[in-house]
Amino acid sequence: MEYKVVERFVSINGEGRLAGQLAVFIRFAGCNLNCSYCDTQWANKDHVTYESMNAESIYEYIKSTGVRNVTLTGGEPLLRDGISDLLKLLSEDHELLVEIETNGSVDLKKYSAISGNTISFTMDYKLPSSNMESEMNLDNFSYLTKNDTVKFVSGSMEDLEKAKFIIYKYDLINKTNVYISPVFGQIDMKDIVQFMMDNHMNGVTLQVQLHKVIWEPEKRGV
Ligand SMILES: C[S@@+](CC[C@H](N)C(=O)[O-])C[C@H]1O[C@@H](n2cnc3c(N)ncnc32)[C@H](O)[C@@H]1O
Ligand SMILES: Nc1nc2[nH]cc(C(=O)O)c2c(=O)[nH]1
Ligand code: SF4
Ligand SMILES: [Mg+2]
Repeated sequence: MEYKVVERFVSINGEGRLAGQLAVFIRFAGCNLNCSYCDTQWANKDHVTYESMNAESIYEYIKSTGVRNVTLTGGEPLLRDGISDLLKLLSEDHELLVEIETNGSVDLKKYSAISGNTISFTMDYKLPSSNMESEMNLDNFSYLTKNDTVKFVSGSMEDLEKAKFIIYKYDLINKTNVYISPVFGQIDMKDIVQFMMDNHMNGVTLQVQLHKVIWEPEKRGV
């Protein structure tokens, strides 16, 4: 199986539980959604320039960096079934900690079977301002554990209210890790903190995309 890789680089992870730690990123082409705020729309275009790589060459690249945290992202990394081959290969290397950034629309059942301790999902729940909420696969919540994360990228008060509703309806704080992240530059983070305080949102983590604070927000390859 050949994978379409649009970017591969080492940086600090700007998002999720391993934020601030070095990570090696593999970004795959293409997505089935079209979020209003997507910061990687370029990677989803039909004619994007990509490198064709197989599972072994991706693994070799990862090992050559000497970095142990791996983030598979995109685009939507789980769009094609063949990604299982890569996930199996990576899961066999117990030195690696593999995170998959996925958009919440793809059925995680078949992938959760592969994922041992070394592979974790960071799954978005797409909120109203993304315009993609109707695509969410709610069954996915039953496959997530404390090794995984649900992320609510919020751009409005309506988004925050919906995030709160979903978090408590599905008891997410007791099942998995829960993150709220601002749509970059679109909402005052003070309002998110106030919302968290007003609603006693214990166990929820607010996170800003660190790489956009460190570098120019539009910069690629970081
Ligand atoms: C580009 S997506 C790729 C993975 C997958 N398609 C997804 O949406 O989870 C990676 C992460 O970046 C987040 N993201 C995209 N654009 C953003 C923005 N403008 N501000 C904050 N987060 C953003 C997404 O919500 C997702 O959590
Ligand atoms: N530094 C950095 N950290 C990230 N964490 C998740 C990313 C993504 O685009 O999925 C990302 C990214 O693009 N850059
Ligand atoms: S699902 Fe992810 S890659 Fe696809 S449009 Fe939304 S943010 Fe962008
Ligand atoms: Mg990103």
